Amino acid sequence: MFDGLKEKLGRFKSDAEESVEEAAEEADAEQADAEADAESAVAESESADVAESEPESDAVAEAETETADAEPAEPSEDESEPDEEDESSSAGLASRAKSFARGRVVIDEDDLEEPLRELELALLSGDVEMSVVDEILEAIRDDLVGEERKFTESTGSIVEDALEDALLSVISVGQFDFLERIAESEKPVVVIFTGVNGVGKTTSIAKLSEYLADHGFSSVLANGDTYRAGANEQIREHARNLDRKLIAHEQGGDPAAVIYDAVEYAEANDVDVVLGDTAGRLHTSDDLMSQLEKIERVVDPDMTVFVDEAVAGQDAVNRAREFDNAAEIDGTILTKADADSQGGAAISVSHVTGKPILFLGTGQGYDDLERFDPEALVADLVED
Ligand SMILES: Nc1nc2c(ncn2[C@@H]2O[C@H](COP(=O)(O)OP(=O)(O)OP(=O)(O)O)[C@@H](O)[C@H]2O)c(=O)[nH]1
Repeated sequence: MFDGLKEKLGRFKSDAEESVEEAAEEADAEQADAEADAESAVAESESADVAESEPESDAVAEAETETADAEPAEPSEDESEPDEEDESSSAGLASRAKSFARGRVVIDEDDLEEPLRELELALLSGDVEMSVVDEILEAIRDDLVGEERKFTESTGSIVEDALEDALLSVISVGQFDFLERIAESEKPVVVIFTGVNGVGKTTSIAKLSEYLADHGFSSVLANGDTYRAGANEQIREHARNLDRKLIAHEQGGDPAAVIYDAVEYAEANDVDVVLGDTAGRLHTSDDLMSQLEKIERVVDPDMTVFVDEAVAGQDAVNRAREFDNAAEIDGTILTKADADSQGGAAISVSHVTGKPILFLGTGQGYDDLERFDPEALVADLVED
């Protein structure tokens, strides 16, 4: 899942780390030069004074010994890791060790310019929404660039932490716990699913019914897709497989009436959740959008969940925005994440809609539904 994105983020991490280490090395070299200059100035003034004042020359010698002691013993850091095979990586460690010893790394915007430009192109080519890319880059810049930063970690983890924080800030939007919401709401809880044709709405409803059952909640399925021939049969098969009650009307019936009947059934039979399918539609199809409005009026659902496929990338992001504008959504399920390498929709949808991604569909089986966990996803994407 999202392997292409992980690879791109990994490339940014190593490029940025390299740039930061180069900057640290330069700063060290400058400081070493400055110290050498200062020492030779002391030595010159000392040789001028030496004939006159013996004790003072001792003091200078002592001071010099102290300076030498204060210098970090570079090789000892490497000696403690004799296994280090790769010369370039041991050079990296040595420079990091120097930066540690001094307790600071100074990162200029220039140091990050190239890695950030590469990251921008990589994210855009992976279908991450442009405004989301801008926000990620801005957050990394704000985090890393400074006149002088004191660090107690390696440059690698500095970059990794900045990247994690930046991704989390765009992915983790309005997150709420779906099961908690179900548990706390008055029963039956009515959840309506919407989105375009063929993205996996009906399959996701079946998966969610199974997920709810796994967590102790009963559910009834309602087929509000009275538009498409074959829709009843498709959802009926899921209901049969899962041994769930299905409420359905004839093709061409009123979807609001179907969902209403399902709510009545749930009330009469102490069912916790009504999962209402609707016809696949574009936000621009006026008659179908007015059906959604009628469902809103008639049954006043507790949640409207937008479903789209992760593999659709930027198209899914655009549709999420448009659906949210047309009929306010409470969250998103992104299906087919198992087939998506780029992760553009997963990174962008929450930020663009201001509503959380609730679940990822990760396969065709009923158990292939994962609660969307921003921290875990970001850690998986960023950490080695
Ligand atoms: N690999 C994979 N396939 C999925 C996933 N979710 C759904 N599918 C498949 O996507 C196809 C379409 O799913 P449906 O549930 O029929 O889609 P829909 O949005 O209800 O379609 P309409 O009823 O036509 O609007 C099916 O073959 C599903 O098995 C997923 O998370 N991963």
